Amino acid sequence: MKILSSDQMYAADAATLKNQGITSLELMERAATLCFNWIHEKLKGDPRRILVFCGVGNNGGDGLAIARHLIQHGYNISCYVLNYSEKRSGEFLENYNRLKEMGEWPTMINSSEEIPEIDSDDLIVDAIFGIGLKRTVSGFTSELIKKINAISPFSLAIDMPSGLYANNPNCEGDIILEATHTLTFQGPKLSFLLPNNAPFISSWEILNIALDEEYLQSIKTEYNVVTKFLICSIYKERDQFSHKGTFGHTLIIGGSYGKIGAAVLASRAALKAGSGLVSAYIPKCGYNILQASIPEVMVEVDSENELHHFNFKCNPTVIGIGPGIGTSEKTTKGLINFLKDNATPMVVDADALNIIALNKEFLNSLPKNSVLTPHPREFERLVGGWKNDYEKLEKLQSFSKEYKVIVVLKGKYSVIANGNQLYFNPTGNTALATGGSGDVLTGIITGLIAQGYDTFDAAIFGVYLHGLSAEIGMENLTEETFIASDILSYLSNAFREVKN
Ligand SMILES: NC(=O)C1=CN([C@@H]2O[C@H](COP(=O)(O)OP(=O)(O)OC[C@H]3O[C@@H](n4cnc5c(N)ncnc54)[C@H](OP(=O)(O)O)[C@@H]3O)[C@@H](O)[C@H]2O)[C@@H](O)CC1
Ligand SMILES: [K+]
Repeated sequence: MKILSSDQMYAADAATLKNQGITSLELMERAATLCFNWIHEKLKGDPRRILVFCGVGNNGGDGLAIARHLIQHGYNISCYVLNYSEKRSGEFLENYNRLKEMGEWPTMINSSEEIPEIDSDDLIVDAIFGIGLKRTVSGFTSELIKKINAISPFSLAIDMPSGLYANNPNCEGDIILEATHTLTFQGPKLSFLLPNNAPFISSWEILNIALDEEYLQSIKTEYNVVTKFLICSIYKERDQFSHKGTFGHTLIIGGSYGKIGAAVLASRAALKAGSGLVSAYIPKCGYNILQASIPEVMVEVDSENELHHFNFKCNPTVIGIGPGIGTSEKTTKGLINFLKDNATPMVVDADALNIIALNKEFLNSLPKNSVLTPHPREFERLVGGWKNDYEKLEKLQSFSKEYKVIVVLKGKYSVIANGNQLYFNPTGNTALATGGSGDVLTGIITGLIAQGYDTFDAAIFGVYLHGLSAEIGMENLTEETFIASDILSYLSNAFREVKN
């Protein structure tokens, strides 16, 4: 699913009016009705107080239309207009008049003194600003938002939490509604997916206002959200005449004394993701552990108790490298020598990334289309810092482009970038914030590449499956008790969900 900027949303709205032969007011009514239905389905006539706060643009117009539906269904509502500007949009005025005709005059707020009492049991509908926000919110409007944040009632933001920009960085200290939930039209805005905005957008869902599909298809954007539809198009049915040789040979290079488990997890993950064969190249001290833990994996050992020689004999399709290798001097030297000669595509994780970050000249030695899977701290070591999340995304794209690699930047919404397109993954939960979860991801992506998935597809698919396994795991476990090997216990369920 494409992530549209506010300008692209306006253009899609305009194309929809033209192609569907409807008015802007009708489109607003469509949007507002969906919001009302959502509220009505949850509240089922609940007599609690609902305070609808409206701006004077089209977001405010939505708010007035929602208020009208709520009144018509007997809800206990008070509707307010934040009179921050003389200007009013046409659709705002139309909806204002409709309320007036019903004898329900919204209350104007012209100063901080006119802000009403708010109770923590109230339901707040925030229709102050949507995608039309252009500057920092100030004056009594910011006072109202501060008050709502302080009292913390359930606040339902319409399209956007007021004060948040759709696709531009906010300034430090900007007053933004900390919305409990956001109903957003057509698709998520870029700002929803960025970690710095987490306090304002803890949960959101899309209301499909049926914008013109053909026009949406034609829009070009580099930002996307991974959908099940995309994943189903990536998934490859297995040919029934295939054999283990058809599904490639993964080599996992990992482990050090005390961290052989990382190599175990990554190797098992590559197998469970469907790699035909899996070998592990590990330090000598890990031999018995690995052999005993996973009989299906072939093991080659370095003659030392830390990885140094990288002189494995097998001929893998793809290498997953880094889990648990440590950053000792010997391993650093060995890895760098290995990088100079290696032409096999790789998935590079953990300490392999940290070693490369200290020896950046070897970034150019990575085989084209290798996958790097840093968490934000590891990525920072590779590219230096960033001013804000938007600059981080730019750095992600330019880094991917410069070194011709795919980067999976891990987080709540892991981002998969290839320098051209960038995908946010929606699956997963905090159960994945556990030791070894990254090793499993490395193994899954490597195993998918081994069996013939395109590398960018494998990175997207791997991240999706990894997150989905954790979600499915919550049917039996909790986010606390779930551990990295549980990801593999639920991987079959995740595959099954994609296949169905
Ligand atoms: N058919 C459609 O188009 C549909 C649209 N839809 C809805 O429309 C929303 C977009 O509406 P919108 O474009 O009117 O923008 P909106 O967010 O209401 O704000 C604009 C007003 O705010 C003002 N303003 C801005 N910043 C300010 C500040 N800091 N402090 C003070 N004022 C500030 C700005 O004034 P100006 O900058 O021009 O002076 C203007 O008056 C969208 O999010 C969705 O909810 C849906 O119904 C689906 C159909
Ligand atoms: K809003």
